[in-house]
Amino acid sequence: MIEEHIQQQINKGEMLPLMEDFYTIQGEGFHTGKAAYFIRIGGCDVGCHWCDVKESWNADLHPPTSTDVIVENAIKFANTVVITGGEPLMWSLDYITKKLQLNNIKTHIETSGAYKLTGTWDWICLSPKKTKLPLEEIYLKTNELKVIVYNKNDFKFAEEQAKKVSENCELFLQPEWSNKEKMTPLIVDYVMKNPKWKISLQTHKYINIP
Ligand SMILES: C[S@@+](CC[C@H](N)C(=O)[O-])C[C@H]1O[C@@H](n2cnc3c(N)ncnc32)[C@H](O)[C@@H]1O
Ligand SMILES: Nc1nc2[nH]cc(C(=O)O)c2c(=O)[nH]1
Ligand code: SF4
Ligand SMILES: [Mg+2]
Repeated sequence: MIEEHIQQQINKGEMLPLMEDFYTIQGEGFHTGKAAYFIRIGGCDVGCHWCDVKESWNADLHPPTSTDVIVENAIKFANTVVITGGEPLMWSLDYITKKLQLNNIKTHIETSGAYKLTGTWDWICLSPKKTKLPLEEIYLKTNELKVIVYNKNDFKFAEEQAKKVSENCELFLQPEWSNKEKMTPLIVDYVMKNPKWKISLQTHKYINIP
């Protein structure tokens, strides 16, 4: 059982169950190639069977950590911070994003959108999941829609999701890593026929960086 005073700080976003934080290069999507500090917060119940960070799912395994300390570390490295998880929107992100922006850091999020949107964001990457769809409120605030393609049905899902975002939202199809040999050629073909989409590769995995 988490002590009452710690739970209160978690509720305010002054503590977060940190899994890991690291300085690397954004490997995916619109900002691919940009140096960024990643903050990975534990906890997710969306249940993607191909998730590449299943170790993040159980929040109890990731110790509540002072948000001030997380921010102090982050600002030493980069002018862009990516908050990811786990599902980061399971936690209150107003406090951490405000603090980062006061330090002139750009705030980016990677999210499934399945929980209420908190935080003030310079960039929202929405990666919707069929098992727990995004809440309606996030679609029009999304800067980048990144749909994971595991099988052919995901192209149809991608088009349905694209109808919900704004006109200037960037659209990406990203092959699921374990099935990429099969799906990447189909994505290439799809993007050439439907050029409003771009392909996103998990480039960090090809160059063996975190
Ligand atoms: C691990 S998730 C964490 C953030 C949030 N829970 C989400 O799903 O957007 C970060 C990104 O990795 C993607 N992802 C996870 N596992 C993947 C895999 N096996 N292949 C390709 N992309 C994957 C997710 O769809 C998401 O865009
Ligand atoms: N380099 C790198 N880029 C990423 N973009 C999104 C990631 C994530 O797991 O959210 C990720 C990640 O884990 N590493
Ligand atoms: S929503 Fe994100 S963290 Fe959660 S299971 Fe799916 S890919 Fe993994
Ligand atoms: Mg990742």
